[in-house]
Amino acid sequence: MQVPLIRLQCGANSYDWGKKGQSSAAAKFAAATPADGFTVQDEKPYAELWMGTHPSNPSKDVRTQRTLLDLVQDNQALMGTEISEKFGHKLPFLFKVLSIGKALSIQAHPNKKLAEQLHAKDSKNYPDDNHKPEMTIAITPFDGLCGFRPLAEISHFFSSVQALKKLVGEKEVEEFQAAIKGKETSEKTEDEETNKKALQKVFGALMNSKKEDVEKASKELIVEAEKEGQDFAGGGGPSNEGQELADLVVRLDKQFPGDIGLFVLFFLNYVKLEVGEAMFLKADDIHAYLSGDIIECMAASDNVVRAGFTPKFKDVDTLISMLTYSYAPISEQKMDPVDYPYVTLNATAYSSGSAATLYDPPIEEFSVVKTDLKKKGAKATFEQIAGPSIFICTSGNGKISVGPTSEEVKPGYVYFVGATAEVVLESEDTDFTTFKAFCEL
Ligand SMILES: NNC(=O)[C@@H](O)[C@H](O)[C@H](O)COP(=O)(O)O
Ligand SMILES: [Zn+2]
Repeated sequence: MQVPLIRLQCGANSYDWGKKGQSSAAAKFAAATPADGFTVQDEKPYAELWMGTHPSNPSKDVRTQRTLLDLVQDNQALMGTEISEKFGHKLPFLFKVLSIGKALSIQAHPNKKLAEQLHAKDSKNYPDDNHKPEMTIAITPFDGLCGFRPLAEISHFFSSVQALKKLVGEKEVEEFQAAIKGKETSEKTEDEETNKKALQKVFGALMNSKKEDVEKASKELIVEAEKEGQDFAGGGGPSNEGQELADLVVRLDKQFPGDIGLFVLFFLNYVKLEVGEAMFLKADDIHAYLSGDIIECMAASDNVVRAGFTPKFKDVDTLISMLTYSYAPISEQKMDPVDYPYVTLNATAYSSGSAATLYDPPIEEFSVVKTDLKKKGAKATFEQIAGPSIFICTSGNGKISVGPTSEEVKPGYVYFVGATAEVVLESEDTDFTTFKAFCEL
């Protein structure tokens, strides 16, 4: 039986923080596939291209206009019966392109148990009952806030950023610094527990500041940042990023004047990803993406608990109570991609040093392979897998073939490939880049 190769029509969400018009990769990629009435408007923000079966923005088969959700529910072989049954006859992952023009919300995504509770209590703001661990791969330079910093860095900022110390409260800061003193890097369980409790207490003190106090403190923070430059925040702590932090605070204040997020920034790792670099966020990890175009893959959910940098619904108490309060340098969140072994590259490909790179997070719902073919005629043949795949091309022209069926591929083209298909990608260009999200148990 011929495994189908299905061209998908995918929708773009216009959240406030998206890049505008044609500058948005999400908009350009959505417009690459005909969709009745979709045209890119210059002044409109386009934040996310969604590829998958999530009901909030379901992808469709271009030819039949049926949703991918319908197709995989009608034919369990498309996902492979085992995966189809395990994940309730819908794709286990949601695959996205994000084009970030300004900061996303200070957010975290609930674990499975909390997601079920939030969805049952408030299905409008929590649209499904699933967890949402997620992985980010930079397709342009990216920066973001991700995970709590090492405690000594947070303590350093309490001592060196006057506006922060004043807003949180001298007593709360001193209590925190006393609680962690001498234990900041202890690996003893009881010390880690004490540290996490102290971090939750002082973070809660910040998050429960009065709005008028935050607005007043943010004005003082900007004055401090602009006056001190490289010496700001005590020279920026161990990574000596004083000027960079000062610039970041000023940049974010322009996007969200007087926002609590300006102070959360000192609790979180400031991370930069170069093209091809990636990071993984477990459920309940606090983060806020700030700029760049990324490929994002996540368990199939749209549950976001927000607390700052957003006009959307905020749920501060839930965020404070759900976080893991694990703290670590960003190196522990960055991923180490490896060569993907289940692909054969033809001689042309080897001569051009192309590669298939696997980003494999520690969860079962998805992995992603990036394939870079840098020469006309370069070919990558993917062995069959017992699960579903979605391919998207982010640059260059080429072809995708499954059995006797061959289709053209251009930037923004998205294809669903059913289980047990061998897939051949062939470049017609000097830089044909695709990303494949897939699930196999
Ligand atoms: N970290 N990235 C994500 O979680 C994306 O998949 C989410 O869709 C966005 O974070 C949603 O952000 P807003 O709620 O609009 O601020
Ligand atoms: Zn997120």
